[in-house]
Amino acid sequence: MFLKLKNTTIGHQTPLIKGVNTTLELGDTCLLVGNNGVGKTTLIKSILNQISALEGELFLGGKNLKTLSNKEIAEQIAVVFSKSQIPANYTVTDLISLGKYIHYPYYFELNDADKKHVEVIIENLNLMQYRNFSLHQLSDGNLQKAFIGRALAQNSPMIILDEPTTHLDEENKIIILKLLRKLAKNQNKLILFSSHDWRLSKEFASKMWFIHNEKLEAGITEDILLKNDELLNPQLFHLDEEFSPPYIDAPSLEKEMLYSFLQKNFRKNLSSYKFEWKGTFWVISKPNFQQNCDSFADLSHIIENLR
Ligand SMILES: Nc1ncnc2c1ncn2[C@@H]1O[C@H](COP(=O)(O)OP(=O)(O)OP(=O)(O)O)[C@@H](O)[C@H]1O
Repeated sequence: MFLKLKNTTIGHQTPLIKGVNTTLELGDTCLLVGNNGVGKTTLIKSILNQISALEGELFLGGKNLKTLSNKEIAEQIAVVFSKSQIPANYTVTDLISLGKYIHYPYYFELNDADKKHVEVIIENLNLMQYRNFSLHQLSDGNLQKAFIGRALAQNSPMIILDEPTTHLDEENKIIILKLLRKLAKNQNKLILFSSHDWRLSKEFASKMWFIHNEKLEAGITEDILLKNDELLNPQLFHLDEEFSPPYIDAPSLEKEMLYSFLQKNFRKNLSSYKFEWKGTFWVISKPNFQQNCDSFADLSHIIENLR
């Protein structure tokens, strides 16, 4: 295994994630999820040895993290933080070339092989037409790609990305997620990335780390999803105190849609009613009352008149 956490407790002064025992291999794409403040960034910083684990150990490439220098860790892991500073007056090529400098002193001139590798990365990321653009002239999606390009230039076996899809539209999110998956599959890199867009991201990640209740649950994405209702099922948000929902008997998608439709449009107490989805139509009932309807427009008329 490439990355191993052994009885590791992560946190600042007090623990955030306790007793983690898990591993990741080269070629894995692992999605890190959890609510705000559960410790995703703290975990990433601990894997980079920027923060010491409160208990237990971390191993990278078989070596205890504590025995590795910053340079040795940088050779193993490249990192893309979402709030990366944009270096003043840098072009796309400059930024990506920066990834090469973890191997050399800053005054060093890149050799031909390095320059060629930077060019290949620019081509693979489809950034050819932007290679001489200043970073400030780029769209958010292309800027994110350029930062990923810098990490690729580092040529490390593992890449960690903290929220790589924030601020991106759906199309660019998919481009970035496809790229991460491709890097794992074609170049055998280990990709660990955090995301709040986990509904989309899960389509690209073979493994999942889910942090909740101060624990890290690790496994194959689908196993973690099936074990945790809160990840799989649409959420029913109770946003209006004057709305009391009916009993709803329907698959989760229809249930979520009906719940949000009723709450948005009717400030009513519907708790004595039952709404049942029959595949193509709803049955609304309560003792001595039953009505069928096959569209939300239809439902609207009926509910207006319910008491
Ligand atoms: N340097 C620090 N010293 C002490 N506490 C910190 C420090 N940095 C972060 N924290 C706290 O640690 C907790 C976890 O923060 P962290 O940024 O790791 O969460 P996260 O899961 O990445 O959250 P988000 O999804 O909002 O990015 C938070 O309560 C935060 O305030």
